[in-house]
Amino acid sequence: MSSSFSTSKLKAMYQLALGNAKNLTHYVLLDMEKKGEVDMKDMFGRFTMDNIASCAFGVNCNSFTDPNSTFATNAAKLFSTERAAIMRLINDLALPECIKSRLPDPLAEPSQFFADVVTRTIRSRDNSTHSAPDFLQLLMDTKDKEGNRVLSTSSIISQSVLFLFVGYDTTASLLTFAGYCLATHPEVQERVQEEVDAALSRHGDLTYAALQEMSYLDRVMSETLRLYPPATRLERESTKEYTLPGTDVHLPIGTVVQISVLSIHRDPEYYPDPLRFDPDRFLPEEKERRHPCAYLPFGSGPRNCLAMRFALFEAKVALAELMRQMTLKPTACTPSPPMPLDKMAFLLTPAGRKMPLISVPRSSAK
Ligand code: HEM
Repeated sequence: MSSSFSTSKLKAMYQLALGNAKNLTHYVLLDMEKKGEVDMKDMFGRFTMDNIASCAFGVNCNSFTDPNSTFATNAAKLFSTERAAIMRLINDLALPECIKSRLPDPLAEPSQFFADVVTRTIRSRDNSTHSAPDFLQLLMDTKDKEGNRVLSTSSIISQSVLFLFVGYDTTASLLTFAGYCLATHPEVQERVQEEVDAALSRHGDLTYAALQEMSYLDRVMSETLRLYPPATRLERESTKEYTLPGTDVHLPIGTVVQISVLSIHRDPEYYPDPLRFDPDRFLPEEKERRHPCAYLPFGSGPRNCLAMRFALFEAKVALAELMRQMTLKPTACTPSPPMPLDKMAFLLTPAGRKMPLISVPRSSAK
């Protein structure tokens, strides 16, 4: 599966992501005109939903024009449910019908919706020569030596739903906090805009190659993920007896260990003055000085985030396109950094669950 996120696959998805980023910019400016401020959490949520819909399901979701589209409504039903139930849903989708039909399924409606979307798309693509640059196609094109499809339709459905579940809120959270950090650090935002403008002058447009040159924007995203990691903790289970070095803390087999990513990321031992937003902490020489496990937004080891490259890529497209067209500013009510957090949310969420900001069109927009 990790090959689904290779450079060539990301390049193929570039136009999908760029189209969704252009929509985002258009609707942010429109909302600003209407309301005098924009809830960027909502806007980034719509962008991420559209992008997952097009990249994972081959569906045009249009959540900017139609927030109540059937795709968005069914996705909302999934997200309003307990995490454990969702994980069960993903497993259930791969189970044979005779077992599945005996299980009570509170998520029958959304699960059937996504199963239908994927099944219909597979069928229509099977009956045509049309090939799309999305995950669904990649899953369909995974073949054995004899040229037979490796994944069954139910496996493809469960993979697509998994991508939606783990890829939507996380990327939207990164973008929301990045928007906040840019708005509250005008000197950083200006530097990003200069970098975007310079890349545009060299490449003529926001191409995949232009995006690759934006190293400062990379650092801004890394620093955002340090201060505001969407997944604030990781879990592991010990598979052998272990005593924590230098302590008498003994972990028997089967112990569930929780790792607080947020605490590590805000530990002054690794990041002096930890609440200060400073993208240059991620200059190559600074990164080299730190322990690799001092930075864990995408986890670590063999079970780390499968789609890290895709997540950073889509977030970068969205931010570069926004910075090309506008400047973000705090409203009178935007809290000073660091952003207060919602203590009840499963993934890192701003207190109040909104991120109202002001967007000012750039007179120099290229
Ligand atoms: C900024 C956005 C994202 C963040 C911060 C993030 C973070 C994470 C984290 C912390 C894990 C657990 C890693 C571990 O336990 O070591 C994970 C797993 C995973 N993520 Fe992401 N993720 C993001 C976006 C995405 C997207 C967009 C997708 C799919 C399109 C995705 C697919 C997955 C999958 C499939 C796993 C499970 C891997 C496994 O269990 O082997 N993630 N992610």
